[in-house]
Amino acid sequence: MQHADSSITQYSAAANVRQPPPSTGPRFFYLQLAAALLVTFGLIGWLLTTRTAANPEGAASLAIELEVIGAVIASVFVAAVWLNLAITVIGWRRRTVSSEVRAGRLAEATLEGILIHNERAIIDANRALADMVGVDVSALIGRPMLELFANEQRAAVDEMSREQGAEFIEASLLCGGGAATPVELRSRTLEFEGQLAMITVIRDVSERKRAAERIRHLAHYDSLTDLPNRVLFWDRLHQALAMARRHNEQVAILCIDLDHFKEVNDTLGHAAGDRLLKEAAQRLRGSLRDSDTLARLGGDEFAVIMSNLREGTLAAECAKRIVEALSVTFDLDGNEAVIGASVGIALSNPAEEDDPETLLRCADLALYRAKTEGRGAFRFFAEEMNVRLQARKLLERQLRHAMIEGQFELYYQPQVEAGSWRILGVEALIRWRHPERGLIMPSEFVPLAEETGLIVPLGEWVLRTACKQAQPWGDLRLAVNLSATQFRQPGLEDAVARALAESGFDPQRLEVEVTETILLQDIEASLDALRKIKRLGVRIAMDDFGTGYSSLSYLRTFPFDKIKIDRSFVHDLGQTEEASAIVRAVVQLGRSLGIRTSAEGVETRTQADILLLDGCDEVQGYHFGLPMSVDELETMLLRSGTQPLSLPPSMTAA
Ligand SMILES: Nc1nc2c(ncn2[C@@H]2O[C@@H]3COP(=O)(O)O[C@H]4[C@@H](O)[C@H](n5cnc6c(=O)[nH]c(N)nc65)O[C@@H]4COP(=O)(O)O[C@H]3[C@H]2O)c(=O)[nH]1
Repeated sequence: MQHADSSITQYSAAANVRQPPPSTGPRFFYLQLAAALLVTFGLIGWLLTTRTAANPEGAASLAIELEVIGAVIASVFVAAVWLNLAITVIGWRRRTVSSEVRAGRLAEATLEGILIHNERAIIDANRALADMVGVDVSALIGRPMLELFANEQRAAVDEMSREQGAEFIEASLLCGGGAATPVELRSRTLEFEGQLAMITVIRDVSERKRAAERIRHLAHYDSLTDLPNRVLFWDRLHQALAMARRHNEQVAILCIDLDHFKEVNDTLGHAAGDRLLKEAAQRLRGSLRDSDTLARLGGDEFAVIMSNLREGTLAAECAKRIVEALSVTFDLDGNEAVIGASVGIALSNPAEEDDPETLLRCADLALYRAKTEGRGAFRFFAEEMNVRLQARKLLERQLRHAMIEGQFELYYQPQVEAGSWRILGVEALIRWRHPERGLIMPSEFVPLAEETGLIVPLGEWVLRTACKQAQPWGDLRLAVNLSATQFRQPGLEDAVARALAESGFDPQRLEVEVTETILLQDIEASLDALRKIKRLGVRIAMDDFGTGYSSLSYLRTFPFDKIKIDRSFVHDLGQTEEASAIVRAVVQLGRSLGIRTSAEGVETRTQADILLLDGCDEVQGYHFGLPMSVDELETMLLRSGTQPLSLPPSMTAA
């Protein structure tokens, strides 16, 4: 870009340097010096002439010579004073000139725009300002300076530039093509070419603003999906609820949780997990109205705020779209992942003062319900969920207390060999002897213990206690359940080894029962733990076989010692041909893989006979013995040992 030369280089105002008076220029001093010398020599000449006239014989007396010498010395002195003065002034002048040049150069070199104006008309500007505006300096001269700023800011700029000592103000500098640059400016008065003017310094703050905006964005948006984060979500929720109250409308919060996300993360890695989250965020966005807020609250947890709702059915329709969108297979760089989503919905009540925390908690409870009722679905919040939540919290407190108080007991159920009907072993089953509620079954507290992680210390207690109690029972085998949560903790194999060492229990007598859920999570870590436990000499049984989706495929991943056929198949034996076919198939599969099979939940003689006929190796169920206390079991063992049990008539569970 061409720039007309700025006269800013010609004045020293910007550097606050005073102009020297015109009568002190170097030429003037040289003239004065010459005049002084001329006067001196003239004076000497005149003296010599007059003295010669007064003494016509030409005899120079001593007095005359002294006068002449005095005059010469005086002249040299005057000349020296003049010379010194001249050198000082010239030096000062030189410095002054270089200050001007420097000030001019500084004005040109600075990145800040500089504007000199008088009566709001631009007198001069530097190149930086011209660059900012996108014109030549010459095009700025004479223009009203307020024209450079956005319309609505002109009054403020004007006021600032009139007020001596005003602070920096922010404004938008209008640039070519209608663009505006955010700037900061401040003015001062100065003397410019003999008159009073204003100098305004204009600083481009767009980079600073962009940095501030980036920081603000990072504080409010999730960096992976670029969706609003929890902070912004709360802000929007507060606003939405306030608006809804004013307009007598409803707000819906939808809490969304991706089903099986953890498995994808664990099996395909975190990069695949991240891609899935991004894709899920896009699908979610596509299922919503433009006015809805979609936020990522953390991990695989998303939430939606739907405002201006006149009816809750809109939220249900939206939740349905979300569930459908997320159930479509994800393609993660060639790996297919099927996840799905569960949604919990809570609606605000415009007649009441809903607080955001409660509303979100309600949506969370509804989500929890959706997940526990099978996932891939949505549920609206209902008050009874709150009641259940309170009950769960109470149970959790009591559970922790029970551990400290030692309120747990082990019951043992016989495991019987098919055909000989001898007791081969026992399965340890935990019970909670509650001081007020009596004996509580594991289905009431084991899932909660798993969720809260309490199952880890509880599971260790079971292992230690069972090994100790079963130690004196001859060569009876002992089966102990291990939960998937225990496999998530490192050092499970150490806990098993410790329990064996402490009690002196023969590892060959111990069998741990695991369900396929342990292989749904970090499969490698779980297999590693299983291998280490097996290396101790302990046997591994796959429990509840047939209830999962991939029981069969997991049989290939690890050399299980036993398959326990789930009681749901045993229950229908003799009633449906299908149940018999399944049991037969599993038994044959076990045979071909060299794995023993055991049937759970045998309640009738007929079931036992069919299982024997089908080749099942072991049976377990109420028909052969209910879970019993240590005393009951020891009494039974004392009475009849592991002799063939007299098969009691069919009985039902208590
Ligand atoms: N309907 C019917 N049921 C029968 C019959 N025979 C046995 N059962 C019940 O079936 C369950 C067998 O245990 P499981 O499948 O490992 O299922 C266990 C196991 O998954 C879990 N559990 C029990 N004790 C422990 C433990 O110490 N640690 C862990 N992690 N889980 C345990 O709790 C579940 C339930 O235990 P229990 O209530 O003791 O229920 C036991 C047992 O009482 C029958 O003929 N008919």
